[in-house]
Amino acid sequence: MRDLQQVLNEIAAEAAGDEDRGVVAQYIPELAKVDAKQFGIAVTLPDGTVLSAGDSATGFSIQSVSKVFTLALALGKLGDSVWSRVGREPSGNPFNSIVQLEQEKGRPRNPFINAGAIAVVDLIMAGHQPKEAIGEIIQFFRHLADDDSILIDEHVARSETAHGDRNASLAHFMRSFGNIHHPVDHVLGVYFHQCALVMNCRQLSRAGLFLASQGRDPVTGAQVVSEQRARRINAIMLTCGHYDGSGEFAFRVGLPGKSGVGGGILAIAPGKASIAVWSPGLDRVGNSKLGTAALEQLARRMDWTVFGA
Ligand SMILES: NC(=O)CC[C@H](N)C(=O)O
Repeated sequence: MRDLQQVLNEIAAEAAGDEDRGVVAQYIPELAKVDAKQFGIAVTLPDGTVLSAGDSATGFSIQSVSKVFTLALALGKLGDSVWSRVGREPSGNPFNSIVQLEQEKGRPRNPFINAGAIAVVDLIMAGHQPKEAIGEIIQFFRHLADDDSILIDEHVARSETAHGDRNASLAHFMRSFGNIHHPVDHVLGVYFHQCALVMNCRQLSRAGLFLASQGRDPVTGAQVVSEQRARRINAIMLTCGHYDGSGEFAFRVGLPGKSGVGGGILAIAPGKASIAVWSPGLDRVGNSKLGTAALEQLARRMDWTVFGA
C-alpha cells in the first residue's frame, strides 16, 4: 500500500494541472459564481486521523451529499417505514427528473434523487416546525463532524428557492399522490437549507466516518446507525449515489459514493476510510469531473474497492 499522504499530494498536484475541469452548476445562480479552479481532498481513517491535500479547508455547498445524512436521520427516527414512502432502485434518470413519478404513483425510486430526498425531508419534519427540522439536521451534521462551526449559507438557500420551480413541481406532484404530508413550501424550505450546508472536505470526510466503521463513530464511540443499516446506506450510495452516472462511478471508482452539484463527493471504503473530494466543475450528469477522477486514482493507488479482496 502506498503512503496515503503522498498519494493525496500527487492527486492534488495532478488536479491543479488539469485544464478540463467540467462546468460549474448554472441553474443555482449562487453556485454559478464559484471558482472552478479549486480542488480539495480529505481522508478520515478509522482512528479519526484526517489527511488532506489541496483546498481541503475551503467550505463548499454540499448540496446532494447531504441526502446520505438525512436518510440516516430519517431511518433512525422512523425505522424501515421510510421505505413505504421511497424506493431503493437506481432511477437511470437525471436527479431532477419527474417522468417516473407519474408511472410509480408519486413514490420516488430512491432517496438520493431530488424527489426521494424531498420525501425524506417530509418524513423528518413529522411533529416539527420547519425551523426545528432545519435545526435538527444541522445538529446531526455537527455531531457527526464533531464540529459546531458548521453552518448553512442563506444566500445559497435563497438562490435555490428563487429558482426552485422544478423541485416545487416534484413536491406538488408527490403531494397529489399523498406522498408529501406537509405544505410544499415548508418541505422545500427545509430541503433547500439542507442542500445549502457549507462544509469543507476535512469536515465532510469526518462526518462520513460512521459509514466506514459499521455504523459507529469510532472516535466518540457513538453508534450512529446499526451495522446492517450502514451497509445498506452504502449499498444505496453505490447503486444510486450518482444518479444516471451511478454505474459509471461504480465501474471507475468501485466504492459507494454520493455526489452533489456543488462539486463535492463523499466516498466510503468500508473498514478503511471515509473520503471527501471537492472540485466545482461538473460532468454532463452533474457529478464532479475532477472529483470522480481523483477518487478513481485514489482507489486504484490505495487498492481500495468493495469488489475484491
Ligand atoms: N444533485 C444535486 O446536488 C441537486 C441538489 C439541488 N439542491 C437541487 O435540488 O437541485
